[in-house]
Amino acid sequence: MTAADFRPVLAQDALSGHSVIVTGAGSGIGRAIALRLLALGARVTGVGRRAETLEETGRMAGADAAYAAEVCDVREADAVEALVARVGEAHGLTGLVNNAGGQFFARAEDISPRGWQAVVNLNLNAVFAITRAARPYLEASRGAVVNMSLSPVERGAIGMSHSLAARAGVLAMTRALALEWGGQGIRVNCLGPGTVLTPALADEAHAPHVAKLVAGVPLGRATSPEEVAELTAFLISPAGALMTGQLIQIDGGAHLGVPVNMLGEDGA
Ligand SMILES: CCC/C=C/C(=O)SCCNC(=O)CCNC(=O)[C@H](O)C(C)(C)COP(=O)([O-])OP(=O)([O-])OC[C@H]1O[C@@H](n2cnc3c(N)ncnc32)[C@H](O)[C@@H]1OP(=O)([O-])[O-]
Ligand SMILES: NC(=O)C1=CN([C@@H]2O[C@H](COP(=O)(O)OP(=O)(O)OC[C@H]3O[C@@H](n4cnc5c(N)ncnc54)[C@H](OP(=O)(O)O)[C@@H]3O)[C@@H](O)[C@H]2O)C=CC1
Repeated sequence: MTAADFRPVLAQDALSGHSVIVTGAGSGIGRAIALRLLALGARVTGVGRRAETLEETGRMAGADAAYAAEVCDVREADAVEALVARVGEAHGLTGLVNNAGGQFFARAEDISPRGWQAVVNLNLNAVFAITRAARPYLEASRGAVVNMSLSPVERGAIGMSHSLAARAGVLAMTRALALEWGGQGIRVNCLGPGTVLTPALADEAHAPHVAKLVAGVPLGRATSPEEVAELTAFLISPAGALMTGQLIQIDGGAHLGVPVNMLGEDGA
């Protein structure tokens, strides 16, 4: 199956009555998630720092979509808490998708203390602050959190020590919150996309490196934003009602790493 063969599977109204916050909804994976949740009938609040790209997501969804763009830096804990309260009081909250994130690629010895802090603040501290702010609203709706992680989060990768440390923290937090909040009916999961060919990845990584990563994927191709979006919608929908505390890899087997091959060339 190629990415072009992908077909959405959830019923058209699977998320009617839902209210979901999606961070980083103005580009790449976050935009695909926002558009899919809207198409399934959810109300979506898209969060990011740039108004233009967030508003473009709304235009792409069409005039009938229940979409609001909210400009906010997720690293500003007070602003994020106020935003969550505003949305929660007005519409309730059945889902939170912590997708905003990213890093620069550098060896550990080239990461300054400020560089480390910047990446950990975005990919871990901000996720904790917004998730904690959402808890009362998610408890009221028995809602779900989806945290965007990275396929190599459990096995390491070169040039990503800061980001992987932060995402490993999010994974641990995901499991802890799944336990702490399970009794309140709140589910918390992580997704591990493999290489997703978004413009942001092209900006940050060298094209030959990306091509090599994709060539090494056991299923032979990159992950599409639409595939990540469908899985996110599944986890928020009642179909995911018994799934919590998990890291779900959506990477064509990339997290398995370079195979140990005891049979030589013919063994693969
Ligand atoms: C398998 C798939 C893999 C994953 C794919 C993806 O995630 S796709 C991609 C998804 N999208 C993205 O990844 C988005 C792209 N990334 C970003 O937008 C930003 O890197 C950021 C948001 C992570 C930090 O933003 P910010 O505004 O908070 O940061 P700032 O500019 O104020 O700098 C703070 C410190 O960092 C330092 N520093 C910066 N670059 C480098 C470098 N190359 N080298 C070393 N250091 C670097 C900088 O020098 C400064 O330290 P100093 O000098 O004061 O000691
Ligand atoms: N592309 C890939 O191969 C993979 C990506 N991922 C992860 O998926 C997520 C999305 O990646 P992708 O779509 O490729 O990248 P993008 O850079 O396109 O998406 C990141 C989004 O987060 C928003 N964002 C960044 N910083 C902040 C902030 N401080 N406050 C609010 N919003 C912020 C950005 O909007 P704005 O700039 O307007 O704030 C942007 O819309 C990231 O967490 C990424 O690490 C995981 C696996 C693979």
